[in-house]
Amino acid sequence: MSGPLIVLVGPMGVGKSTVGELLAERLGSSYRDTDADVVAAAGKAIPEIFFDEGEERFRALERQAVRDAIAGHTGVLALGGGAVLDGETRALLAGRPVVYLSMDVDEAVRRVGLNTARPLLAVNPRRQWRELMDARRPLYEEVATVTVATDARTPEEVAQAVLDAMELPERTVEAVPSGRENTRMTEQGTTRIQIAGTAGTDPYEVLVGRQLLGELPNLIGDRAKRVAVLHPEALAETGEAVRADLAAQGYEAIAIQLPNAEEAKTVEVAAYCWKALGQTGFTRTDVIVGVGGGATTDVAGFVAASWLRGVPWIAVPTTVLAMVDAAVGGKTGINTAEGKNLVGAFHPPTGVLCDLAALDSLPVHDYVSGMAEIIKAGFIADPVILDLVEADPQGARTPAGPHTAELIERSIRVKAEVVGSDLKESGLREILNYGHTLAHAIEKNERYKWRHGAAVSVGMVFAAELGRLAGRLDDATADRHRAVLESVGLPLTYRGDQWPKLLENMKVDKKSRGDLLRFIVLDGIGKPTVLEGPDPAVLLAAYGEVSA
Ligand SMILES: NC(=O)c1ccc[n+]([C@@H]2O[C@H](COP(=O)([O-])OP(=O)(O)OC[C@H]3O[C@@H](n4cnc5c(N)ncnc54)[C@H](O)[C@@H]3O)[C@@H](O)[C@H]2O)c1
Ligand SMILES: O=C(O)C(=O)C[C@@H](O)[C@H](O)[C@H](O)COP(=O)(O)O
Repeated sequence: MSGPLIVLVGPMGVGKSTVGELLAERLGSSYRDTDADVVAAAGKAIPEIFFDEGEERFRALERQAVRDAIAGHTGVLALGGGAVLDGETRALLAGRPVVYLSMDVDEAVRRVGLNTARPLLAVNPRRQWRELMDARRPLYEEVATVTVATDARTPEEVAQAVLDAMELPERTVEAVPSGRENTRMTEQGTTRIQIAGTAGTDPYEVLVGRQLLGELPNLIGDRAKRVAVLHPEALAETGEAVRADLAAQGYEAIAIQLPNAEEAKTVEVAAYCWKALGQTGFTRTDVIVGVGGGATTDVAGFVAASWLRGVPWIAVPTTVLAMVDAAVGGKTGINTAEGKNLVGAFHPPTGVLCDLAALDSLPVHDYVSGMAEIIKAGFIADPVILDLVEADPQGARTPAGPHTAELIERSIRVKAEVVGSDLKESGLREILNYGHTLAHAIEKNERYKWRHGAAVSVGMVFAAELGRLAGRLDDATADRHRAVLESVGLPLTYRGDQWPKLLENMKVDKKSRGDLLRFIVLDGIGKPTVLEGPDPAVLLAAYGEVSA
């Protein structure tokens, strides 16, 4: 019987996609995910399908996706966590090599966090996890030919256990040839993270690996005649190399050099770019490539969003911060005299290439700045990130650290889940702003000479204190903020005499509504929530805790 080599079932967060991709790699086959098929068929993210059309409709789409994949896919197939709830879907799995990846409730809470981005776990997650597991375990066992426990195992160990249980031989896979002489790319070791299309935008992928620039022409495509490579002064050589490479591929390629860091995020710099595009005759099928840190990708995306009311763009982030945050999710923008990121647009890229080799030249303070956003992802959604940083804080300060790729990938996955269901920040996306209300006020106060991550670090300690004083966050978690941020060398305090100015600056924060200040605080790790209009005395007291 032809069909998938292996079908993976199990609860959300058990690691079906990570393990599935590893298995596909080891078996020399391809990986497919019915959730991605459903998203592609419906043209919207799964939480949106649930919200707009209900679970029944979602299950029908999923059933069809499983039917199609079983008929046409010969590699590794992963099903959504709830697929087995549907009797017809279970029947489709009869006689197939189905592996149930299991985990216990504590492991589920630890891995998924109490993550509000998961559509089924929005309220009282621990209890819901238990109920959900109890209800689904017999169904997983009904369809499975083998069960592989994932608790306390790495994805590699789980993949090996699956291969052993299924008695499937591993095959060595050659790197996929790029077909282009001056580019090299390797599929092995590259992680592809899907960002769902939402609000009428297309889905796209974030690739994390090495030697990824060979992917650029594929992403740019044949319709583009011209390409503009925007890069900061610090990456003049890289920018020129990318431009020359694209010119050698037949594109009319120009490089536009931007100032380093925050100095690039001005209307004057944007106008300079518009002028260059105009003089090059840039049309709607042409493509912008932003190569650099978050400041560069913010400007590149904004220029792409505003030129001809929107042209495609690709992000090639070269800092940790840009890889895990700025380049993903389509928030683009510039600063004005009144504040940070006050002008911009939601304009997702068509692809993001995170080449880890770029991090080798990053100064340590810029590397550490990016750790603030990684730690943010840990507090709002993925506690494993915090465990990894705490296990080796020195390693977390350098690209050579043992967990670099995992920390980056985990953080991107957090962002992917959020922006894949709420691109335009109508609700859930606000959680990514944890620590940013005060951070942006500090950055403006410092005329953008403070690094973004440093300001976010102080902002998160402030938000933790605010949560604690508002009676929402326990002492241990609030204290953990200080410990983990300090352990990697991030600051915890800011000038005590600046509160009136900071308060003024915070009024134009994008989460404010009228005169109401709104902050993201935590009810616990992985439990972000909104605190509206806190008492000014509580705000001041929280600031007292971060005042130097
Ligand atoms: N759009 C979003 O969702 C989002 C998210 C987070 C942060 N941001 C924005 O990102 C910006 C911060 O980004 P950042 O921390 O990447 O800083 P950055 O872009 O200012 O880069 C820091 C410095 O490193 C240089 N640089 C970049 N890559 C390098 C490399 N590989 N080697 C050597 N030098 C390199 C830059 O030229 C710059 O001088 C802020 O403006 C922040 O507001 C945006
Ligand atoms: O992607 C988001 O949404 C974020 O809030 C991510 C933040 O880390 C980032 O700094 C973002 O640029 C802040 O956005 P803003 O809307 O507060 O300017």
